[in-house]
Order: sequence, then C-alpha cells, then structure tokens
Amino acid sequence: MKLSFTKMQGCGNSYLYFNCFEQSIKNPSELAIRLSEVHFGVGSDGIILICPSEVADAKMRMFNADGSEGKMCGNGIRCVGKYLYDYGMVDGRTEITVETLSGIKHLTLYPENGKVVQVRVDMGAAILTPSEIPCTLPQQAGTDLTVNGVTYAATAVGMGNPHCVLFQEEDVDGLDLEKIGPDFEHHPAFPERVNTEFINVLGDHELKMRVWERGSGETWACGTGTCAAAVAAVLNGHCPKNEDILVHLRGGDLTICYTDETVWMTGPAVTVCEGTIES
Ligand SMILES: N[C@H](CCC[C@H](N)C(=O)O)C(=O)O
Repeated sequence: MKLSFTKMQGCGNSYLYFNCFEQSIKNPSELAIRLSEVHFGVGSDGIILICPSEVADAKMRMFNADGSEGKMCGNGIRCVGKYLYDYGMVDGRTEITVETLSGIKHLTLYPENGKVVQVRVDMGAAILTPSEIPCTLPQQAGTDLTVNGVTYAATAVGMGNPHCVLFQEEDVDGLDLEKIGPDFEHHPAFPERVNTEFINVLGDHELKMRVWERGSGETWACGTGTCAAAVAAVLNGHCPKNEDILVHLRGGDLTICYTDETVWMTGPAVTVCEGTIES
C-alpha cells in the first residue's frame, strides 16, 4: 500500500510526517525503524503521525528512530502546527491545539505569505518531582551522577519526557557523543531511559547545547531538551526566570522562557519535501 509523507525539520531535527486524517499506519514503530535509516530508508530522526483528535485540532504521535514512542516532541509539534496551517486543516487559525501523550499543547503560529515560519508553544510546566520525570536521583540541581567512573553534576527535568542536563566547562563541540551518549541514555537512574543535554553557558541569557536523544542518538536539536536545559540553567543560577533565553543548537536557535506557570518555546518549522513509500 502506498503511503504519503512530508519530511519537515525544526532546527535540523527532522521527522517524516504522515497525515493520518487521510491514511492509516498499521505498525508505526516498524515504519519508524525502516524509514529513519538513511541508507535503506529516507533518513530522519523518526516519524510523526498527525491524527484526528476529539479534544484538540489534531493528535500527535511520535516515534523515535529505534521505534520507541516518545510522549512529547518540541521540534515535532512546531512542524505539526505548520503542517495543519499550511495544508488548510485549521481554517487559517493561528491559535490551535495539539493533543499529545503529555497533554494538550497550545500553539501560536506565525505565517508569512501564507506559510508558517515560526511557532510558539506553551510546553507546560517543567516536571521536577523525580518519580514523575521519572528518575531515581534526588530532587536537586546539579546532583552527582556517575557514568563510566566519571561523576557529573546532573539536573533531571521532565518536559513530558525525561531529560538529564549537564553543564560543561569544556566546549561541547569537543564531546564524543557517540561514545558517551548511550551510557547516559541507558543509565539505571532513568528507568525509562533519558535524553541527555550537554550545555555551555555563554551568558546569563544564552546557552549552547548538544543532545543525545533517547531512541535516536545525537540529533541536531531537541525542543523538549532545550526547554529542560533552560529550566536547569535557572535552577543552577546561570540564567533568570521569566526572561527569554537564547539556545544555540547544531541545527539552529530556539528561544525559551521558563516561568512559574509554564515553559514557552519559540522556533522555526520548515518543510523539506513530500514523498510516497510502499508500506
Ligand atoms: N527522543 C525523545 C522524543 C523526541 C524529542 C525531541 N526530538 C524534541 O524535539 O523534543 C524521547 O524519546 O523522549
């Protein structure tokens, strides 16, 4: 059976988007594994299904490159917002809602010449209770986490999915993430695995980040991870609450604002191409 997809990216974090208002995907986990692979598939960080919802304009389901289902995806939800607007599925509205496994998210879309270019997302409140992240670390900013005999100051933050944030002195560009990433991802302190963010503080409103994602390896950006990094930067005294923090990722920049009520994320959403595959 032929399936249609649209490849989209947010700061270089790309997924294949399937409109499931018009088609159904029998085994999304298997499809994510097959199509994410760059040599025998299309090449992406996973797939995202855009499905009908009874409580929002659409429902998003995302699957990492290893076939595991993620409960939230920040770069992905911005592209879902763009897809819904650009393909005429929200009647030109620029305030829309998307249902996720981590609740309903509210999006503000910023179109130019009839196509969305930027999206702001109310990502919801940061989760700091260890059992809800989930993790077994104490609820403390910069708590000790030993990985392969090296002890790091780690800050665990949930954004609907688990994150471990590490502030580094040395330039994160020099880190061998292929070598150290899997040991963080599978660390026993994170029973559902974890996305790990490696951060340089460039200023009191500016960070630089690389990320090793649960289920996808190093990606060029992670929206939920960028939110977690900004929250951790505030908790560790590097940045202020209630003010915009600019985060530089390998694939682009995101702006995050951590308030008492929620975490705001603003960034780009880009359509790369459309295609069809045999399922
Ligand atoms: N790997 C993540 C899902 C994708 C998150 C990331 N791509 C984002 O933009 O938030 C997880 O398993 O929790």
